[in-house]
Amino acid sequence: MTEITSNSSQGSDDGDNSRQWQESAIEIRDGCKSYGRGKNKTQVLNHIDLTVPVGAIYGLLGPSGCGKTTLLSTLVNSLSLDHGSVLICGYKPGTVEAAVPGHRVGFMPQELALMPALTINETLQYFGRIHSLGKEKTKERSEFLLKFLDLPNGVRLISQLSGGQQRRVSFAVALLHEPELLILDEPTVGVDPLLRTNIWEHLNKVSRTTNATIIITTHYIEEARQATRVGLMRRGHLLAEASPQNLMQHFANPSLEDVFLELCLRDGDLDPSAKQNSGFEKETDIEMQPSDAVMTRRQSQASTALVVRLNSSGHHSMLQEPTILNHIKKPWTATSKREKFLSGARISALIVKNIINLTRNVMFLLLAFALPAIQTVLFCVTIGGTPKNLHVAVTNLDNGINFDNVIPKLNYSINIADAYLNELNDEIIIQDAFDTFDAGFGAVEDGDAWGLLYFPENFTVAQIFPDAYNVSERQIHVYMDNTNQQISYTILLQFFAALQRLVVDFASNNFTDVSIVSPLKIEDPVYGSTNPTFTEFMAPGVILTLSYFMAMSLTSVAFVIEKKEGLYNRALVAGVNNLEIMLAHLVTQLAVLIIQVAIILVFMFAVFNIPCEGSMSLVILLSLLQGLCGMTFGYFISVSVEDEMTAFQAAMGVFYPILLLSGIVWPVQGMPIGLQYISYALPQTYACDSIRAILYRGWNLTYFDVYFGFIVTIIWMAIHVSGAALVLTIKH
Ligand SMILES: Nc1ncnc2c1ncn2[C@@H]1O[C@H](COP(=O)(O)OP(=O)(O)OP(=O)(O)O)[C@@H](O)[C@H]1O
Repeated sequence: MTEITSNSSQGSDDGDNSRQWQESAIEIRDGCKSYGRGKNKTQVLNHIDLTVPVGAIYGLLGPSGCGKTTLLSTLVNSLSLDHGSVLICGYKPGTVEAAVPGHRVGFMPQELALMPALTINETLQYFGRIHSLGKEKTKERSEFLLKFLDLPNGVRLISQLSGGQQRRVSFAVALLHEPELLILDEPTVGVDPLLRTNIWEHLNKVSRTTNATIIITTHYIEEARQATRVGLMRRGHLLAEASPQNLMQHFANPSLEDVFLELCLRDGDLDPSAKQNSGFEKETDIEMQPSDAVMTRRQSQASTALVVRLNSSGHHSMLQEPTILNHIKKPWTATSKREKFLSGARISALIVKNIINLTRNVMFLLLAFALPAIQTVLFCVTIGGTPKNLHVAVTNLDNGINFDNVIPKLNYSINIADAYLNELNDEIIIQDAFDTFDAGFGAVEDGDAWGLLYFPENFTVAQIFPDAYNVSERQIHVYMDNTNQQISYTILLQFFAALQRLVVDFASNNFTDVSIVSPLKIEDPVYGSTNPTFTEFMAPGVILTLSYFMAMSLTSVAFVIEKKEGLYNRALVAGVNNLEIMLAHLVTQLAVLIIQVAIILVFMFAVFNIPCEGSMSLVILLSLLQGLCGMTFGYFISVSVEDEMTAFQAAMGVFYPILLLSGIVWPVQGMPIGLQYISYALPQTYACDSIRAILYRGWNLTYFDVYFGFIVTIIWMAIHVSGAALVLTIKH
């Protein structure tokens, strides 16, 4: 491949303005960018060189998929190049000096990037606040833009506008703060021809009067004649970069579209018949073939050298740049306005936007508050209640004893089996009597009873004269259907409790001769209630998981939707940083979280009377901290995934493991030792122990069991935030 270089140091016909020619607003040198890896790797930007002089209107033209949006994304720091450099007025995007992202740039992305729940006015006010425009200025600019862009009344919701109107609002957002650099990705799509003409006139005026630099992509190739310079792009590189007039003149062709086709033909890999099927609006969709030789323009920083690369057939072109910038009054200098890292104005703009969005979404709010209530009630009503009306077969062959015959003064007969059966709680156990052992056993075998209580004939007598009878005759024989562990435990617990009560009865009736003395005396508990329920065991975990997962789902979905709609990226380009976005979400969602936690706690403690021996303030604080921890986790998920479906799957994916591993459903001590280590590393295991200790032991923050739950929660918040920052860095 031959390469001819021609230096054109004068660059401009106007000697006074030659300096401005060297003041590039945007310079891309040898830019490469690819998506994917391995076999799926697609090179989108292919050693591209591009120069946009200060004050130019630069039309970036090329068929769909040639990499225009990717290129614009590198300008606003949404993407970084794999190789090569991008400079905005001499500085890398993302630096303080470039102020891009920031106030210097007005960005209209290809996607809508507007919040449907906001009105036009609220949208403009939101961006006005982000750019610290002030109320009056925002109002004045909004009125002008609404009129100029033929937009309806500013109180109309974005969601109620037509597609074209929505795009015009998006355009208005880019123009609102009169930025020095306008980056517009297809602003004229869906706009009628008259308004399109007006838009181009306006851009020319803006460029003329304010020295703004504009880079614009469009599918309507002919409208780019109004640009001061165009770059014809194909397969990730520029075929040519010059003023439209020069290009048409050079190729002796009256249409830019034909020039583009001509350039593609010179590339040697375009079928002339492709003219009918152009990637540009109406005419062409050029199915590009690989090319190794194209015409491009390299401009060194020191001169306006034109580089023409020739293909093997030896065609070449030399383009002399015309004077287009003689209106420029000043070269573009580094910004003097230093963006604050954390700006109150930007955070308040984000908070107001979040609040409006939240309050307009009534159904979402109702669900956000109804779900914790429904879940808490469901938990308290369904979990931990003692099973009732459990059928137990009873075969009582005990003949009892008449004490008259043994101890005359007692004048009393007794049947201990009957006495025992009377002690059974008849709300829980329904006794079905059977005459024979076989009949009773058969009832269990047939599934009609959960167990059989069998009393031998000499059961009572054998208690009183133990030496005269064998062990088997002294015992109540229990045959259980153990297929349902909880029911079996309930029944067995009732059997033991009845025995305990029987012993107390006998002792209080001074039947000292009846030697049924339990060796086990259960005293009043040190902590917890006399009859602890499973509800009490699970309640701490349920409070924490509800707080955590409610907050997590709210945050992850909110972020992902913003990201998907392009609003998140647009805010970043406007100079908002991730910390500000997170803080604003945190403030808004904290309000929702407080109400959610309040609902959960009211139902738990006021309605379902879960005991609380310790400080309710600590319980509230830990629940809120767990909610915040969930929020940060939601943030981590949202930066890691691209759509709501994946966010939802991720949320569900962690919900069950965390629930099961955190000792909420079953004590950690019952898990295999390896899992116990994992369990204690999770955000809710120690927190769960902590809240349990506060609730049932009444402990305070001086106890390790209590304060460590708080510490682990805070550590996890830090891990989530750092993880999100890492993902953002890697993705960038
Ligand atoms: N995130 C991504 N992952 C993988 N490929 C991508 C991604 N974004 C864009 N691409 C691919 O990169 C190529 C260039 O895309 P880009 O959006 O920059 O083109 P474009 O010139 O702006 O197209 P259009 O005019 O249709 O908007 C396309 O083939 C596209 O499929």
